Amino acid sequence: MLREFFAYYRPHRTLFLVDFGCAVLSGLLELGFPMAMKAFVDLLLPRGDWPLILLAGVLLLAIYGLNTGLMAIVTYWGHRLGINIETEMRRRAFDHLQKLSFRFYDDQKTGHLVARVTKDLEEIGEVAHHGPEDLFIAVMTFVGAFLLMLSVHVHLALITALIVPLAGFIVARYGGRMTTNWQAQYGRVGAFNARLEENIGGMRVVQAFANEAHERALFAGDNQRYRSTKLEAYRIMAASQALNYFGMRLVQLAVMLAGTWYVVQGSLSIGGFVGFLLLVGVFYRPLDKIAAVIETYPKGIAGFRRYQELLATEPDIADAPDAVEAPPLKGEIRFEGVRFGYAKDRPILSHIDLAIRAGETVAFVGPSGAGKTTLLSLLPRFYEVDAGRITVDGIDLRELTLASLRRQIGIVQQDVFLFAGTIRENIAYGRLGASEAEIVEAARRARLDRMIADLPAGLDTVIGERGVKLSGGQKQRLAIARIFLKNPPILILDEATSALDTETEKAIQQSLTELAQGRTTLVIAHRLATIRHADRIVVVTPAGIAEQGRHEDLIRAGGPYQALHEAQTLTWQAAGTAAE
Ligand SMILES: Nc1ncnc2c1ncn2[C@@H]1O[C@H](COP(=O)(O)OP(=O)(O)OP(=O)(O)O)[C@@H](O)[C@H]1O
Repeated sequence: MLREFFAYYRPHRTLFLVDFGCAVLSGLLELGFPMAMKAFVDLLLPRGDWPLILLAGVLLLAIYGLNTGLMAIVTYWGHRLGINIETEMRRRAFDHLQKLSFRFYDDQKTGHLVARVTKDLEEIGEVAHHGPEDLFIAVMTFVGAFLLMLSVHVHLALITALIVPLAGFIVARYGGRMTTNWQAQYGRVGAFNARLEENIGGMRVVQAFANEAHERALFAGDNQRYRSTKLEAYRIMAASQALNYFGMRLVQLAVMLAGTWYVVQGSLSIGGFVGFLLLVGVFYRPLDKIAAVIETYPKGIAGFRRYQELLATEPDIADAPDAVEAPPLKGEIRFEGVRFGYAKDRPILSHIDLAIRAGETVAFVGPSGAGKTTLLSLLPRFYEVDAGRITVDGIDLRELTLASLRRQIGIVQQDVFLFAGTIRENIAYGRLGASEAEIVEAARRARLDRMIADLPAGLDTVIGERGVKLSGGQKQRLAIARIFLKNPPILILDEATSALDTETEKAIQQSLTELAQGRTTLVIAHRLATIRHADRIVVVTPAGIAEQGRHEDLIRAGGPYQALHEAQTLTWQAAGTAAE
């Protein structure tokens, strides 16, 4: 893990060297001060030579000045190094999320993923900055101060060193427990992020069902679990800090008494004793950092582990190494012996054979849950077939790059997702960089122009999160405008007009018919009336494709389509009677 962590330093080598060099130099100066004090008390003080004392003062001032500069450089450049590494990790995590397939997202909660990119990486910059530097300086200060202490008084130095095994014990006992605790804490944050996300996103449902108390109880549970995990962390911190503090003071006391004894005995000068006490301070400084070792580092390490877990999730759908850019497609599609299931042992679709001509409009009908949406989601490779293959213009989908394939397929989903921005931005999402005229034209073709004209801000109207400020029909029209702009040779319309009133539906149907001209169009429809004029109707049932043909032929055949048609006509008639 360490090697992988240090790989992130590579692009910032200069920054690291500047920061590290300054930190080491500053550490060395810190080591020098006690010795200067010893010389001051032992040599200058008895002589009372004021010009020399003042000169020493000026020299010390210069060194303090230098050290101040070094510390400022370490604080800024070191943190810069840290934040650079943190930013890079966050970028990679986000990039990786873009590559993961629907199957991955099906099993994830948004809040957990958000935490991985935000909270989990929060401490990594601090660790990246302080980690190696602190470790090196701690060792350097420890060894340096100890050698200097030995040079002043061997026995006293050995008494001071008693603290080392205690510090080792604290790190060994509490460091690992803290890392585990931090991993748990990050998990807890993810859990309540996920809860919060769902609650806020589903607030309309929560309030409509008056289930606020239930939601409060669920959130309180997550909140409490987070609290308990944090309390466990504080218990570890309290124990380790108390032990560390008491151990240090105990040894300090021993040094005070023994030092006084040696001074009285005459084996240690007063200046030597003063210098030694200051050296003990320097020697202890890395031990003071034990608090950081116990708190910050495990935090960073836990976050880094979770980050690595995310990066280690292989995208199950990716470009083949020899994948090529799709040429401009005509849109001839073939499903050949296709089998697919979300769970490997439970196929949703099997033995699917279907040939669709370029430019054909094919409607997919069938009972709910039969797999219509699933079948069409295999075409943009949102999911990968388990057996068989799908071709466009005779090319296996897996031979094409995902992006070039998906650029040539337009999808209007049942559940339209819009971004919290303006109408213009949402339409332009269909083809980034489209001109104003193209956006206006797309809006016109989706019959959005009149609505836009009525809005004070026009195309720049902000539509709220997920387009909450728009009606269902307007959202659908916006989604359609986006596809007009994208202008792909293949269209997938999943119940595209279900949210519209009859008038608007007619208008949109016209737009869609216009859009379908010269394109291969695959429509999933529940209302059979909307697909009556499709070139072909394919009836999907759990057993596979039951039949296919034109509306009249299928009615005449008296098969499942005819039954479906009859059932729906009866339902409509019943609804009509009820309305009257
Ligand atoms: N992401 C998913 N993960 C696991 N199972 C899924 C997923 N999406 C759909 N299913 C299951 O696959 C089956 C087919 O669903 P699909 O949405 O393709 O049917 P459909 O014919 O389009 O239904 P409807 O007409 O109701 O939209 C259903 O049993 C459904 O529960």
